[in-house]
Amino acid sequence: MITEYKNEPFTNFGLPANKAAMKKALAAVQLEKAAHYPLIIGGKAIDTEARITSINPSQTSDIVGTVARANIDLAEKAVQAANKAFSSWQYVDAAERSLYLFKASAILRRRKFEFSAWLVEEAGKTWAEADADTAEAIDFMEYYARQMDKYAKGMEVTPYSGEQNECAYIPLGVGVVIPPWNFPLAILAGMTAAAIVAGNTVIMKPASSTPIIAAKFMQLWEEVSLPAGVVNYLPGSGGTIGDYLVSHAQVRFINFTGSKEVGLRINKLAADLSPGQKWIKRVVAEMGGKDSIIVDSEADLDEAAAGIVASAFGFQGQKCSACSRAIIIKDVYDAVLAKIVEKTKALKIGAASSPESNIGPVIDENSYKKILSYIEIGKTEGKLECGGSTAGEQGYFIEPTVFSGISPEARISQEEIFGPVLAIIPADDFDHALAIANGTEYGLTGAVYSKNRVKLEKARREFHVGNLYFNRKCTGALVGVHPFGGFNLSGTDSKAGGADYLLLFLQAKSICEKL
Ligand SMILES: NC(=O)c1ccc[n+]([C@@H]2O[C@H](COP(=O)([O-])OP(=O)(O)OC[C@H]3O[C@@H](n4cnc5c(N)ncnc54)[C@H](O)[C@@H]3O)[C@@H](O)[C@H]2O)c1
Ligand SMILES: N[C@@H](CCC=O)C(=O)O
Repeated sequence: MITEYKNEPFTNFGLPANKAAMKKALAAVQLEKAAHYPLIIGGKAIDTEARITSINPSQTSDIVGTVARANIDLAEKAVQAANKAFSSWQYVDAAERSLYLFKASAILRRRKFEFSAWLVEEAGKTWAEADADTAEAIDFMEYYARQMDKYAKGMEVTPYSGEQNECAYIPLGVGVVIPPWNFPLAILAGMTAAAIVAGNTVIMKPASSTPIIAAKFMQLWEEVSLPAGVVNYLPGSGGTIGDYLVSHAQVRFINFTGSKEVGLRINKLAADLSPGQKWIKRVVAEMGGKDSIIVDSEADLDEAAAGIVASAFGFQGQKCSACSRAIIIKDVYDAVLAKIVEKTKALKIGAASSPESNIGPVIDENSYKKILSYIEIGKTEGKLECGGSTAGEQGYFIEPTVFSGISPEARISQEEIFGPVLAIIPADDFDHALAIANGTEYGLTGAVYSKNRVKLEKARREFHVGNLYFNRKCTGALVGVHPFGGFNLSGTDSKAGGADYLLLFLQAKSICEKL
């Protein structure tokens, strides 16, 4: 019997047993470090001379592992394998397809600490952030497996005398799943599971900074004996195999999550017909954010400051949902700023593997350099309140950084930095704060701290973001509870973890039989 969907609980690492289990998992990961993982195409392991090396951002001399690097010929092979698998997978009963997700999530739940340990080592997630990533991956699989049941019943149609009518949901075909590195398990799992449970087959191209956790995820599908070719594991350069796959005539859809620049490129490439292509490709593109938290004059200032700091610096600010702009009404500006700075200074920076660390490293050298260059820009655009420097030589550590007195039009107020940098922007009143919050090209998350119902209702109508929160932080959407996706240049508002999400990977076929 399928039980009611419930979110996977987060692990309490305050409990000695959980702490010990996580330490044991981290130790086990050390023994498997530097292993090599081949591509998996049509159920077969294929190795290449070219490799991608994944390094631990907390300790850059530490190699987490290597993976094969696909070229265009192998990308072609993957499309053919996915195509072949589609010819039978599309007709597998929906309940049976869901069962593969349930089985995979059950294994993931049993090996939760192990997967979280890989996230700590490869992505630089602190224990709590890694645990949340693994829990979300379990949630996505559990949730979509249940949602498929609804679509398997088809669309409701109006009875019509003399005819038997139905409207069935059928899959699209071969898809390419292109996830980001920042939720390398949860987002990868959600994007892949949704597509395949709907009857499609996919080529899963992981982000180059986090291919090992994706290889581990691929092993789950192999363990549950998912038919060969339904999911193909194809690490490789975005620019080379990414463009090839996106443009391929036999690819029916692209499920992308990542930056605005790459998302827009994919959208454009996918819009062009390739020779022999006979459909309009469907593109799901979830992209960046420049997310604001508004603090009203009538708010609990301690809670507001705590919510801002958690949203700005959780996973080092490397979330599309991260608060990178705190917009504070002038009456409470000084008080809230002081609390934010105090809480930020209390955060402990250190290796992600240490349970004491609140702030781990940023993902890689490119991000490290980019964030540091934005910190230099910030110094010319406002007052540096705290942070602003690197921290330690062994990994990509950057202090959580707060700039005050930032203009809404400043670069650090408009451009996605994707790191631990917070811009504090003063506002004259609530209307002004709302105008500032809506004044970017993005529209992903936002939050308002206020005890004034009238202002909250105004924000409910006018704050134009896909995920709006009142009196809580703007990160941490839960699958099924807070369907996730953004407006404007934050993306196609696909609402991952929502009841409509699977429709993106289905098409409806009306069938009428005259009686
Ligand atoms: N809206 C959301 O739900 C959401 C969630 C997580 C992250 N993000 C965004 O993702 C970004 C960070 O992730 P990132 O650095 O991995 O983003 P990115 O755009 O650099 O890369 C995302 C993926 O695209 C691939 N890629 C790169 N070039 C490609 C090409 N030409 N063709 C096909 N694929 C290509 C990469 O290899 C990677 O797998 C941030 O902007 C963040 O806001 C958005
Ligand atoms: N869904 C996550 C963000 C995903 C993007 O990075 C959140 O709600 O914080």
